Amino acid sequence: MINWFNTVRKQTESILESIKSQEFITQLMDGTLPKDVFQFYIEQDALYLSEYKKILTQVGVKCTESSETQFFINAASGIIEVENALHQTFLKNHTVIAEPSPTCELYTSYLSRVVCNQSVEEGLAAVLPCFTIYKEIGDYILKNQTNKEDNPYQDWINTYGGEDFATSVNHAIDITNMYAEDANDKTLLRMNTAFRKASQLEWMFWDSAYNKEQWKI
Ligand SMILES: Cc1ncc(CN)c(N)n1
Repeated sequence: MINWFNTVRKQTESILESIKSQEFITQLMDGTLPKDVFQFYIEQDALYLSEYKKILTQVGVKCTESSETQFFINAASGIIEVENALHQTFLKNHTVIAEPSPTCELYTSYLSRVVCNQSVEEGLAAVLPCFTIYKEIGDYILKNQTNKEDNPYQDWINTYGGEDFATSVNHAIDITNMYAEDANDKTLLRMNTAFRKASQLEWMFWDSAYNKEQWKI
């Protein structure tokens, strides 16, 4: 029995390590991330999540088992509800009117293209880093931070380091592993590419927030 996720996780270890050392993450962890940078991130993330919610539903519809479909529909409404509530605490009822940054647009468009035009296996692999990378980063920060009492971003950290998020992440991994189990070599390669690309886009998302990325023209 193969464990596709363990293999692809090892292959993309360097991306995860690079994310851990991004300035956005190190400053989020020590609480020194400038407020305007975090605000930019939260606004872009709200735009990202409003698309991701639709993408998760679509991937769920493509799954064969109704329990799998239900999981992704629940994830779209449940997890995103939690994240939306988190956003509201940081946005303080300020409505998001920003337009998606180039990276936000690229990430959501990429996921949407893969989920709509490619196999269910590739779609599952593409949406997975959104679960797994946030879980790993949440756990990493919780384990290494020394300022839990006075970090202004603690609510964010606790959301992704928490048990509820872990349960959902593990379920998404299990479903994707099950599809990988029956996939042929060509599909497995395509799944690896989708997982890698979405992981790179996670890195780019934090980088673009740190630099408050704008459209060049
Ligand atoms: C860009 C991004 N990726 C992942 C997550 C965690 N669901 C998020 N909130 N934003």
